[in-house]
Parts: sequence; C-alpha cells; structure tokens
Amino acid sequence: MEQQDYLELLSQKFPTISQAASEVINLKSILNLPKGTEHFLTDLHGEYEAFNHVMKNASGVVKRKIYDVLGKTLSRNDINELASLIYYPEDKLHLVKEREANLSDWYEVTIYRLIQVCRDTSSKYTRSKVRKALPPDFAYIIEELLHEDEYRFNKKEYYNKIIDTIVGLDMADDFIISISTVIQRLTIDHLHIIGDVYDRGPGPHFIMDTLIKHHSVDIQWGNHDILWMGAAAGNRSCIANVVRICLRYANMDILEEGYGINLFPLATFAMTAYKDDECSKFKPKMSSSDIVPDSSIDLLAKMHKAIAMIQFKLEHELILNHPDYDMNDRLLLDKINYEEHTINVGGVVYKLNDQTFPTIDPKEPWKLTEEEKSVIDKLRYTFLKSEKLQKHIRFMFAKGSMYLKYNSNLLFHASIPMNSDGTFKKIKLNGVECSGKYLLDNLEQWSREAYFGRENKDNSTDILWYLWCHQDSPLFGKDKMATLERYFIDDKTPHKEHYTPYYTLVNDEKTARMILAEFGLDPKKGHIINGHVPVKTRKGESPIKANGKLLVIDGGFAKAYQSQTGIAGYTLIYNSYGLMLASHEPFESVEKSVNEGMDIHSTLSVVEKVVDRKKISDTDNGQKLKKQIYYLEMLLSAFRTGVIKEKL
Ligand SMILES: O=P(O)(O)OC[C@H]1O[C@](O)(COP(=O)(O)O)[C@@H](O)[C@@H]1O
Ligand SMILES: [Mn+2]
Repeated sequence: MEQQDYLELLSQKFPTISQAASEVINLKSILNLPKGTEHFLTDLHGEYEAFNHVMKNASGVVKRKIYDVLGKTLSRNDINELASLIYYPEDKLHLVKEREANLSDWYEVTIYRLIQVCRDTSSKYTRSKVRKALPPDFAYIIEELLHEDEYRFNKKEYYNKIIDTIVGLDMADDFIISISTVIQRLTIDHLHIIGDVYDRGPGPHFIMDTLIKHHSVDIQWGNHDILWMGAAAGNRSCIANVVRICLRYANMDILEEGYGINLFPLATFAMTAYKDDECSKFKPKMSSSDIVPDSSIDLLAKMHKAIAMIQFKLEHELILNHPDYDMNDRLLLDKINYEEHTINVGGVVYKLNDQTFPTIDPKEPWKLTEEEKSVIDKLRYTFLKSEKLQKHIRFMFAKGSMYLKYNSNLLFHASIPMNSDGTFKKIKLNGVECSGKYLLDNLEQWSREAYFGRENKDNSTDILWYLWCHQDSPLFGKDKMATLERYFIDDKTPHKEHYTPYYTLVNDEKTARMILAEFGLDPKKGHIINGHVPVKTRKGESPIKANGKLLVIDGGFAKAYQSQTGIAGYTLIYNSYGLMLASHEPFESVEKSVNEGMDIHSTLSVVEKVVDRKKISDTDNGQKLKKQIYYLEMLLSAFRTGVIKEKL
C-alpha cells in the first residue's frame, strides 16, 4: 500500500491532530512501563486441577507479591490464608463464614489487604489496561480504591467509607471474588503453553476451556496435541491412538462426556470379539483415587485391546501407503509368527506374551475385519461431528504453532531434527527437501492444510500422524514409538525408545546458539525453551542446560510420571527482572488448599537476572508500538503540512 493511502486509512482512526498526538503520548508512556510477566507451562497432560492451581497461584508469584506488600505486617499463616482466598475465593469465603465470629471485621481487614495487593499487581500497567481487566460491576469502585491513597490527608475517611459501604450493603463476597480475579488476571500478562495439553490425565477438555477464556495465550504444539488435531481432522490412525490412550488411563469421560464421542459400537464389538480373552495386558492404569468396578475394568480392557489392534492395522496400512515416510522398520504385524507366538523385531526374535488375535488373518494381518472397519468409521464420524472437539482444535490452530519466537526466546515442544555431526538434518517430504527453520515452517503449513482442507485430498491428514510418532518429527524426537512392543513383549529390550541426536547436541552451548541463530534470534539474548522430556530431578538432573541457553521445563504435571521426576516439575516466569524457574511439589487438592491454606510448594529460583529492569520498549510488543508511533508521527506531520486534512 502506498504510504499516503496508509496514512489516509490511519486518519480514519485518529481523525484530528489532538487525537493522533494523544495516542503518541499514550504509546510513548507505555514503552517506559516495566515488561509484563510471562508464564510458561508445559506437558499439562490433562491434569486440570494442578494446572488450575498454578494458573491461580501464578507459580508462586501471587504469594511473592503478598510477601512484598504485606510481609512485614502479616504472619506466615495470615499470608497463606490470604493467598488461598485469592486462589479460591468462593470456597474460602464459605469456610470463613463458618468459623469467623466477627465477620464484619474480617471483611474490612481482608478487603483492605486485597486492595494493597491489587494495587501492587496493577502498578505495572496503564490505567486503561487495568480498567479493561476490571469486572464491570465493580470497575468504578476498584479503580477508586486502587488510585486513592488511604494515607493521604482528607482521603483516609473517603477510602474507609467505601470499604464500610461495601460491607454494609452486603456486597463484600462479590467484591472479594471480583478483586481476587483481578489480582490473578493482572499477575500474569501472557501465558505460553509449550505443548502436550492432552493425554494421560482426566481433564484436557477443561484445560482447553480455560485456555480459550484466557486473556493472552499461545501454544506450541506437542506430539499429543497434534495427535488430537489429527483425530479431529478425521485421520483414522490418530483416532485409534487417541481412543487407545483414553482407555489405557480409564479416561472414557473425556471422550463420552467431554466430547460426546459414542464408544458404544467399540464396546459391543469388543465384548463379542474378545469375549473369551482376559486382555490382561490391557487393564487400565489408574490412580489410587479412581473408583472403577471390576466388571467395568474387564470391559475397558477388552475395548482397549480391540482399539489397539485396530490402531496397529491402520498404522501398518498407512506406512505401506507412504513409502516417502520410510518407516518399513515399523511394520510389525507381518513379523509375528501367529503359530509359534513370536515376533521378529529388528532381526531379534522375542516371545509374545499374548496368543489371542481373533481379528487377525495371518496372510494379511493389517486388514481390518468388516466389524473393525465399521467401528473405526463410526468413531470417525463422531470425531468429525463433535462440535466441542472441533472448537478446541480450531483454537489449537488459531493460537498454536510448531514453534514461537517471543521476546528473543525460542519456544518449541520437543526438538529439531539434527545429524550426529551437529548439522541440521535434511528431510524430504511432499517432494521438498528442507531442514531447520524451513522444515518447521513447512510442517506447520502442511498441518494447517491437512485440517482445514481435509475434504479435498485422500491421506492428506497422514502428516498429522507423522508428526505424532515419526523419528524425524520435531514434535517427537525419538527413533521409534514402541507401542506394540510394550504391549506384547515382556522383555524390555525392544521397548527402549532412543532420543534423537538433538538431545545430546543441544546440551552444548554452541549448538543451542546455532539453533537460535537459525531461527533469526540473537544467540546472546535468547534462550531455547522446551518441554517433552521429564526432568529427572530425583537423579540430580537440572532443567537448566547448555550453560543457561536451554531450559527444559517438562512440568511433570502427569501423575503417572511423578515417580520418575520426583517432583511435579517446573514452570518458568519471565518478568522485568529476569527469568525465574519455579519447581513444584505435587499438588494435593483444592480442598487442602482451601481448608489448610496449603499451596503447591513452589520454589522460585533466579535463572538469569537482567542488569537494567526490562521495559516494554525492550520487548517484541515494544517494537510494534514503536512502529505505530512512527506512523502516527508521520500522520501528525501530514496533518500539519496539509497533505492530509483533519476530519472534523
Ligand atoms: O507411558 P505411556 O502413557 O504409555 O506413553 C508412552 C509413550 O509416550 C511417549 O513417551 C510420548 O509421550 P510424551 O510426549 O509425553 O513423552 C512415547 O514415546 C511412548 O511410547
Ligand atoms: Mn511430548
């Protein structure tokens, strides 16, 4: 667009000299405010309660703020009580009402403290941004209280009067709930989810609902997310995997209640086809709190095996259809000797732990039976028709990407394909050979085409399955996904999945810097931030690698993995003072947090401190604002020279 045309357009939004000038003043003052706080979470794996809690406590930042503001005057117990009120105001109010003798006093003291904390959290923002974050019902009152200093002469009485009136009018509960939400909202300016929202835990759909409502979020796709994206795109292999993993962790509710997926056809098929099979290797993994009757466990195991077999057959056929994927080493159904009950994996023969394959024709073991075909077709139909699922996945596409460059940092879930000599691995796909950044850009583009253009082409969604489990997928980063081996071979040798060369190479600072440069970032300033690999703190492993250039913060939210990691993992905070790592103890429950003021115990440690406090002008958003200022100043001079007329 011609510059003159652009300025004309801009003048419609800022029609007069004074409007354009006041916007310049506004933007320039924003540039000088401290940079907003970024919060990084990864590998949530459906653990909605723990996710919800770190969202509410902002990985320990809310409590830190309470310390900063009220630490000198409050006991540790009072601080915990105030913190749990801010996290769970409704529940906490309920409890307080049962035990407080003088409720009015409690309300007044508490409201007073909440305002102090809220004032501190809002001090980083312009009034206009704070105003936008306020709930409409209390916007005016909260604004007054935030900007009135109770110590100022003449104002003390006015200030106290407002609080008295809130309590007197029986509005205290609503007010406390509102201001607590505002504190939570203002503590974190922007949220990054570095992949794997889905699988293993019971509430990925609740997490997605929360993310959709969040004021500012981005997502870097994880291998488990792309699997669900493939399923929502109608890819049969992805659908079978998704259903299998739900059954493996007894999470039928996600499918049935969360997404309205009908599992009935699979259940009736499994009950007949695996009638005489105990399916003992397919009993669901459950946590101690899951209550599932034995009869259901039995049915779940049958369904689990039935869908696993459907998955193996579909994947076999997909690999046969895709010589370009070069995955023949993953063709295993034809390596089973169905009479001798053995399997040949990579030239080694292993004993099978299962002899019952009622749906397999040894001559064409990858062919689905008519019943299996009907089951997967019906599942596919409901996946495509599920409005809720499609809404969640569209959000994944809208806010998500293969990687993200944000304020000099490079965020991606797992890895970059590399050769062991430290160069980027060239991958040939769709007739294009590419590596490094270009590879990730192409994969992202093809993923979007696969979902949004799925009506047009056959097999076009297979790329989403490729991204789930191929050894060259940046989202996976292992040499194979040994699912069949893990179910059917007791010997653990062939279960081993090896990480790709990225994982050794990137520990070297030089490689980490090279990757940052490949993505157009300044290696001096930037960091790589990954999830995907649980950090084994128990074994002394650190999440800070490559001399501080790489941070691996697999959140360890997944309960199934906490015995390996030893903690509930890490999250990261990046505020105007620098980068801070929060390590969390496992989350107990909302009740404990409310009743006993018990938090996830989070330890904040500084990873990197900046010399000068970072301002918005130092951020990516600051660059955008500077550009806007540049054009507004051009507009001003165009007004003043008469090139463009004011619109009065
Ligand atoms: O322990 P589970 O749930 O059976 O999953 C094991 C599978 O999950 C994977 O680790 C992938 O999941 P992550 O992305 O969470 O690591 C595979 O490599 C492995 O085959
Ligand atoms: Mn992962």
